[in-house]
Amino acid sequence: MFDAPKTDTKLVEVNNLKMHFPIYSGLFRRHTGNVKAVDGVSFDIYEGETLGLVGESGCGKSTCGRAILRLYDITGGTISIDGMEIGDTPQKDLRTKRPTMQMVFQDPQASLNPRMTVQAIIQEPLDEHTTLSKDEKRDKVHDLMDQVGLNRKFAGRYPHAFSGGQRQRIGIARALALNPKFIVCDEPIAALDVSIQAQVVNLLEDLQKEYGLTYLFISHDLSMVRHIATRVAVMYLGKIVELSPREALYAEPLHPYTKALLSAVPEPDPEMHDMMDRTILTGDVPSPANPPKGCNFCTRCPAVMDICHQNEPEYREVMPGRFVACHHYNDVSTSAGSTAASEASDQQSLSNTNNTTN
Ligand SMILES: Nc1ncnc2c1ncn2[C@@H]1O[C@H](COP(=O)(O)OP(=O)(O)OP(=O)(O)O)[C@@H](O)[C@H]1O
Repeated sequence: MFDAPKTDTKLVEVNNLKMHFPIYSGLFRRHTGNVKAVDGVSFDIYEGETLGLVGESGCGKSTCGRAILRLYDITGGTISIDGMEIGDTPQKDLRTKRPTMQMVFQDPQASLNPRMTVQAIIQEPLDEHTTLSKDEKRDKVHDLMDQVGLNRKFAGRYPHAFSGGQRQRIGIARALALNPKFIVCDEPIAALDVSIQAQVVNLLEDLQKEYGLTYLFISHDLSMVRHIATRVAVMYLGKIVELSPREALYAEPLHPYTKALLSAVPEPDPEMHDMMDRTILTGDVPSPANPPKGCNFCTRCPAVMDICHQNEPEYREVMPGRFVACHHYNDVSTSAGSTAASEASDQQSLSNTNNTTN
């Protein structure tokens, strides 16, 4: 019933990744705390798959994507990409490893240098990392423009002469220039008109099929993630609370936060809308500089128990391929996973009834 990753080869392995930003305050700029943007995240991404990373604004998705590509010096944890351990590699030594891993940014307007032509923008990584001749680079840029559906005649133009969707295609062409294996797509369609979003997603899918690319697709658009992702990881306040194959997650979410996120997705059919069991979360997201004791979600969870205020739940595989960090699943052995999961689900539904509005 549930779709599995296409291969069992892990291209990306992330273990206990932490990215804390220091807070300095007072006259002497003393170190007074840390914003725990990413706080102990672990997951694998299989070759050729798209792992969707979803969650509310500020939960740490972008920081996680950037940290994996070592755009930051991480606070802790390990990162392996295509067999290379890069978690503790000094920045100066990362240069040779960069071609394998690339990023497509949210805002193509901001991520493209307005003073560079499209030719120069797409060629920049080739200048940095290859010894191709000028003519070879020009030809390669033209090929890349063809691949992303841009007319090569416009290689001499500047970014402002292009529409938002075309600018994102320029960003994608630049990301492809060094034949990467892994691309972090950080909200690549969020800044685009709805009419253009599907085109860019289709392009990413076509390129994935053609080149066997592996994506981490960061988005807050759960409908789009459902379309593109093989598996989906749900983040809340710097931690992954659930990671499941796509169909399983949308059909039978395990974590109370996943249920709440999914029930907030607009349902176009009014009859279905009336039938849906909606969980409306109350309260604000706590600050990542001062997360609650116990489970990070305990202050807003409709199924909260006493233990949730005391101990942090372990993130563990409760059914084959399904990971969750929730005390409702804590004593579940893998074989008994389904029963306990449905018991927890019943308990959740019960609790939802008390918290539901239509
Ligand atoms: N350079 C930084 N210095 C300090 N705090 C930061 C920095 N970058 C991010 N943060 C904080 O880390 C937390 C996570 O931010 P992040 O941008 O990763 O979240 P996000 O889930 O990607 O949100 P959005 O969807 O709005 O982009 C936020 O509280 C943010 O303010």
